[in-house]
Amino acid sequence: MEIAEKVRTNFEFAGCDTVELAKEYGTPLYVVSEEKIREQCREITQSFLKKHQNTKATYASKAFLTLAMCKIIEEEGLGLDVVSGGELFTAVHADFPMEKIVFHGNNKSYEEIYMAVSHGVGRIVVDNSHELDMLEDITNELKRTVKILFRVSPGVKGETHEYILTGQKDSKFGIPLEGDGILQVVKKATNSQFLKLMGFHFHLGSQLFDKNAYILAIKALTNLMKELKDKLSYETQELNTGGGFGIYYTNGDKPKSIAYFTDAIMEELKIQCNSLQHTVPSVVIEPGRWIIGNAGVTLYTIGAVKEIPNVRTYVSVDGGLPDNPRPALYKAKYEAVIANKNNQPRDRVVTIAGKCCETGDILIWDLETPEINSGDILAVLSTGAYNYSMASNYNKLPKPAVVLVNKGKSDLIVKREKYEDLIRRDIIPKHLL
Ligand SMILES: Cc1ncc(COP(=O)(O)O)c(C=O)c1O
Ligand SMILES: N[C@@H](CCCC[NH3+])C(=O)O
Repeated sequence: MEIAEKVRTNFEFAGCDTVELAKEYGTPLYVVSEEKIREQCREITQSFLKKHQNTKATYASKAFLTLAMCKIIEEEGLGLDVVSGGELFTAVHADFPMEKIVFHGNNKSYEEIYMAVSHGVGRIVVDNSHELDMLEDITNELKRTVKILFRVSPGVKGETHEYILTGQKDSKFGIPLEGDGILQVVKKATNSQFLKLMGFHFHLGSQLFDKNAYILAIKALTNLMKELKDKLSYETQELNTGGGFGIYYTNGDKPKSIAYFTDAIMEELKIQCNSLQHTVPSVVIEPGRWIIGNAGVTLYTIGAVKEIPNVRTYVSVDGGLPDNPRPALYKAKYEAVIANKNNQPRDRVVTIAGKCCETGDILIWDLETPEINSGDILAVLSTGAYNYSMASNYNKLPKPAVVLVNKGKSDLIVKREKYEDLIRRDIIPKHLL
């Protein structure tokens, strides 16, 4: 009877009782649903890869990367987009197939490029001519051929928070379409002995809901392709259209299927290529958030509850800004439930505060809840993307553990940090001993 009652009232995620998870692994705790990740990957396979010929999908690992995640992505047959030596190192340690890695970044170091070339990654997306020069030196030294794309900034402004917008003209990412910068680098790459220029890449931004920005970018890119064909007899073979597909966080977010974006991309590409008499290149997409965002929840234990009469009630949790900087950075909004009171009527509005010495450390400004007591468990929803991967140790808070859940079972995939981990790399110089 007691167990039946618990099952009814506690918040379940991937068949697991989240209150039990909090007890077993402690809080704060990142919880990730394996089935949800696989479901998203399979939608990409069914509605994009199998529907349209000559297509590939890579998971943008910056959204959430662990060794276990690499294994799931590999099993689902997707590639991996990495953006740093650290992300590549993780993929290498997970034995991820290197030919399925796409290496990005707007300021890759010599060491990172060297590492990528030595490991034989499938593509390097070159962001600027400085990088192109380094890549030429490295491939000449190692005598290894590397397939590259150039990242361009298509001059298209999607609708999202300005900090996660990337495809506009005024952006640090990519080579501008204006001027002859592109012509110069294409000439250089096509004359290079070890570089094989496959085509171009753009990424418009993140948490986008409208296909129109992608359509505009395809128009800009196909015009570039035509220009390069006419002026340099260079034929683009591959177009990487980035990620950015939006997900549900709160009321008002209207997420779309992957096909909503990819059908539009493919259709526009075919129309433009036909009219410009250019062969249709292969197409790569690289979603991050769309795959992992809704697959994660974060569990916290509620501590202090402070009511300021006629102002608001602050409910503080044992994590906050260090495990989820998104509300502070982008004013990101989240939904949440009191996991141990999931079925109780929500008759009040509270503010969920983190435990950092930072006024801006507020996870949710207005959350409808039942009566709250210290010791209750808060589950913040849709925290799979850019939470664990953006976590810090601010205020020397140890990073939470990550648990993978599936059909009622749970596995620890990242251990909780200990206090010892926080000072592991500190050194006291002799004169201070
Ligand atoms: C080059 C590139 N590709 C893919 C992504 C993935 O973006 P999202 O997680 O919004 O799909 C990003 C991040 O915005 C990116 O910078
Ligand atoms: N970190 C951002 C997404 C940026 C993706 C990288 N270009 C977010 O949390 O929404």
